[in-house]
Amino acid sequence: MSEGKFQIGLIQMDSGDQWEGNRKAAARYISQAAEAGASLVIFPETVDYIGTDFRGSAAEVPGPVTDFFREQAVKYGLYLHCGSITERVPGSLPKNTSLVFGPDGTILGRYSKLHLFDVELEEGPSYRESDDVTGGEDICLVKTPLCTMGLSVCYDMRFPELYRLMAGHGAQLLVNCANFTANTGKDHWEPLLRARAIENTCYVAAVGQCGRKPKFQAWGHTMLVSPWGEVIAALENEPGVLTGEIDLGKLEQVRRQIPSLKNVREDVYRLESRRMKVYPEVM
Ligand SMILES: NC(=O)CCC(=O)C(=O)O
Repeated sequence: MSEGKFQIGLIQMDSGDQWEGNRKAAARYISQAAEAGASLVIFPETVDYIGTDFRGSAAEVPGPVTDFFREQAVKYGLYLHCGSITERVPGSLPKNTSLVFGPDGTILGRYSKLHLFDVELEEGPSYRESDDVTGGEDICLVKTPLCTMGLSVCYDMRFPELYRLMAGHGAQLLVNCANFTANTGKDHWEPLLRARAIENTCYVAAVGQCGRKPKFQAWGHTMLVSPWGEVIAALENEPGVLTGEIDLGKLEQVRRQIPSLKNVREDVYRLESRRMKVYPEVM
């Protein structure tokens, strides 16, 4: 890895309702990503289970599922974002939670999806994620020696203020782990990702589920977007590994040309985060 540059591995999954099958696929793809030189690997939303009983399948976090990802991070000596897992919360609905592990297996950051997917499409099904899951409470930035990551999950992508706040607090790589629907994804996925990259002068790594899910067809199209808004690499709708380079020198070059993060008119308007966790947390 040369200064400010590293390889990222984005793992598109077709997760089903059996953890054992999902675990085996994940292990295979991590090994491929490591083989391709990835220093950071990212999985999609609800990587461990997609079925009809999210509440019943909710897992302890940390617990056996996250232990698997921790062990893989250590085995290959890389940074690993586990996508998201339906986290059991005693006495409440589960949360849709992401963990980031360091190469020594420590948990570097933790985020629970803020915006739940409660929508009704005129020409498609309606979704009520809030029947199964409760929303998180904090914005999450994770500082690593590779880069500073801003975490988000799927529908969060439609809330630009979240990303602007993360970029304003130092994010260089905006991560979105997703299980986007094909109905919306065909028109919205790429424009949203490119917009978040351009308006925040950040890399965007968006990692999707693909294939047929119980309620909808997933959109896939895992994508890495540059701070200029170019699609560096993308997958279609098959499971697999997408690799690409993150170059923080290029990010600085874009920010020198278009300093939109600095040109904000705070005398006229201001975005405020009520709850932001920056990891590592100061003890
Ligand atoms: N899992 C989700 O949050 C789906 C979001 C989605 O498909 C969208 O259109 O937004």
